[in-house]
Amino acid sequence: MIQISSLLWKGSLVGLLAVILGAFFLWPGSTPGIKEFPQAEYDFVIIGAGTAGSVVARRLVEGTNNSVLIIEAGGEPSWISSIPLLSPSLQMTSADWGYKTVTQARAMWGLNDQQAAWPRGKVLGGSSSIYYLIHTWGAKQDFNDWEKKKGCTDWSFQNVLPFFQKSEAFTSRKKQTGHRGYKGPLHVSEFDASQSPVAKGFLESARDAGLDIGDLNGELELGAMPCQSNIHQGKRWTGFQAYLKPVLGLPNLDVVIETVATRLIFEGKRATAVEILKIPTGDVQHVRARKEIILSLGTVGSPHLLLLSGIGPQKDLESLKIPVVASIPAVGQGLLDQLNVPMYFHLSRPASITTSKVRSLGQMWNYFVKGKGVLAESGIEALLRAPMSQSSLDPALFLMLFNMGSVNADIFAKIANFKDDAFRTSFPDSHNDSKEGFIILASCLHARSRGEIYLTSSDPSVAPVIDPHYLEEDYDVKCTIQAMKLAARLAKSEPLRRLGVKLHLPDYSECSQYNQTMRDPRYLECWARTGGITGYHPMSTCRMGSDDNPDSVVDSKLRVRGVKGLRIVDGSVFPSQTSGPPNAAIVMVAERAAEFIMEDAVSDT
Ligand SMILES: Cc1cc2nc3c(=O)[nH]c(=O)nc-3n(C[C@H](O)[C@H](O)[C@H](O)COP(=O)(O)OP(=O)(O)OC[C@H]3O[C@@H](n4cnc5c(N)ncnc54)[C@H](O)[C@@H]3O)c2cc1C
Repeated sequence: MIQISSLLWKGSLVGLLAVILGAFFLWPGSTPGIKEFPQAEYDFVIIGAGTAGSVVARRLVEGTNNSVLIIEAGGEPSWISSIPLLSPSLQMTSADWGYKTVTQARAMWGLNDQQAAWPRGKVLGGSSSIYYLIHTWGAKQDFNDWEKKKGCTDWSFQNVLPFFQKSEAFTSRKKQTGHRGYKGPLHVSEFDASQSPVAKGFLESARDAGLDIGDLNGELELGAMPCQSNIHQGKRWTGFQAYLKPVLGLPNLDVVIETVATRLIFEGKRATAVEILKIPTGDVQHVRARKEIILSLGTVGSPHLLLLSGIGPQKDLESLKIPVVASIPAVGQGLLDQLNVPMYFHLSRPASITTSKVRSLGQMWNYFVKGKGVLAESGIEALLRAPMSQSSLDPALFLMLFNMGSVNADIFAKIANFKDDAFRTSFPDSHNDSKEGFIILASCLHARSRGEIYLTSSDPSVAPVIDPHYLEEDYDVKCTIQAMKLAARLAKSEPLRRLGVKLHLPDYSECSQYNQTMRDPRYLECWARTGGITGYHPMSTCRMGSDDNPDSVVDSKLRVRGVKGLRIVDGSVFPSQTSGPPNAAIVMVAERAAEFIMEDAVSDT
């Protein structure tokens, strides 16, 4: 909260007014349907009320006789979390697990101890309650690869399309083309690029570079578009808001919060119950599932609980004296994350969001009274997906335009774990609240470096080790540099140049031996290794795959191999990365999974 006040209303009367108005307009009130303690038994027990868990819970309870319990470690979202522009201030609060990676040898050189801060939502809505709201399906080719290359039966784009459509309510600024969903629970709005000279310039520069401008969700594989976000009437629209909140209070759904699942209990090979710990009281209880247990704890939480419960690499489990239920070497392995390189651009024209504009009375009024203005947007205004070379059709490079230069050092340095000097040279105008500028986040969509998550203790309160192995594969370095060069090229083209755009080349002490120029590949590599931070999109630690694939943890219906009554539904099951931030695709996976669960429940009776 201290950080938020320093961002917005440091000692100003405007701040006081905003808080009063905010509390009045946004305070959600007490939430019905949240129980102190669960019953002893349900048909289905879902662990994790994040993006995926919220979807599955809604689909399993609405219009059915199923009794369902959903267990969440975190609490209720704060009112401040509904303000889109304030997303970064939610990290390192009680709504964040606050993980850190282990020291990275080949990356994160600009971060303290070369360790990346790794936020994950610990709150109803999970990571969708703290995320940056970007809504991207991924490319069609991603899902066709899931089916053809990864052996995931019936996961081609044609198979998944109806579930994307079912999930979303897209409000387009242009004529609706029909390939999107318009009646689902998840609101998607499109940024109005005509209101932002920088976004307009970015899109025009992309067009000048030969890219199409259109809809990257289901229409274009490559190209650029104004950002689409899960924002509705100026507020964050999370998995919780969209899916779980509307069914709270139904008699067949119980929700418990501030409760962690510490172990799964098996009878033979069947998962029958969950051991839970109520955090505030320390009470331990077992809850039985008559039909199925669904793990939706996310990319860190799901492998963590499997390992604690005896499902994972046999040797590792034995070394921690955890009784082995099923030996599955791939649990926790194959971790993928996108690495973002923030590139700062000076602007000589007043065309960006600045901290002083955000704090102005006009913006406060605009937001708290009308639900509009810069606070009602995430700041990410446009996205671009491009191939590695002109002869390729594969999405490889990804750029996100964050139209804010004067990022608050108190927040941004801390949430990424930046060293002071590296932060100062990455974001040179962070001390100046009214300085115009913007950031392009450059990344490689399909990084090949694979990381891992593993245990050092059988004690559930000890966080697992997270080692993403960033930039260990040469391809990732080459691809990231290509993305950085593309961003620099766009900034030089006329539509952005006329706004007085100038790329800032950071002066990292780690890179002092190289020529500080976009033409020196060694400098660019060093920049990526020093200034790069997590893309916040970890996945694939419990991958889906064909029965003969030793790298898979779940089958094509997301059932955990080697046991019964247990399914995983969250970002950990992605067999490979999707071409963009993954939240919308996780919602799609969960919509599909809910159908699998219902079908299997019927065929079991
Ligand atoms: C800062 C940030 C920005 C991001 N920006 C974007 C973006 O703009 N667009 C996008 O598409 N994606 C974005 N992402 C990624 C996206 O939010 C996640 O990929 C997605 O929400 C993951 O969904 P999930 O269901 O797999 O897991 P989560 O949503 O993380 O849900 C897991 C839930 O399980 C709970 N849990 C974990 N362990 C236990 C336990 N033992 N007992 C009980 N409960 C437990 C957690 O508290 C959490 O609520 C961002 C992520 C972060 C952190």
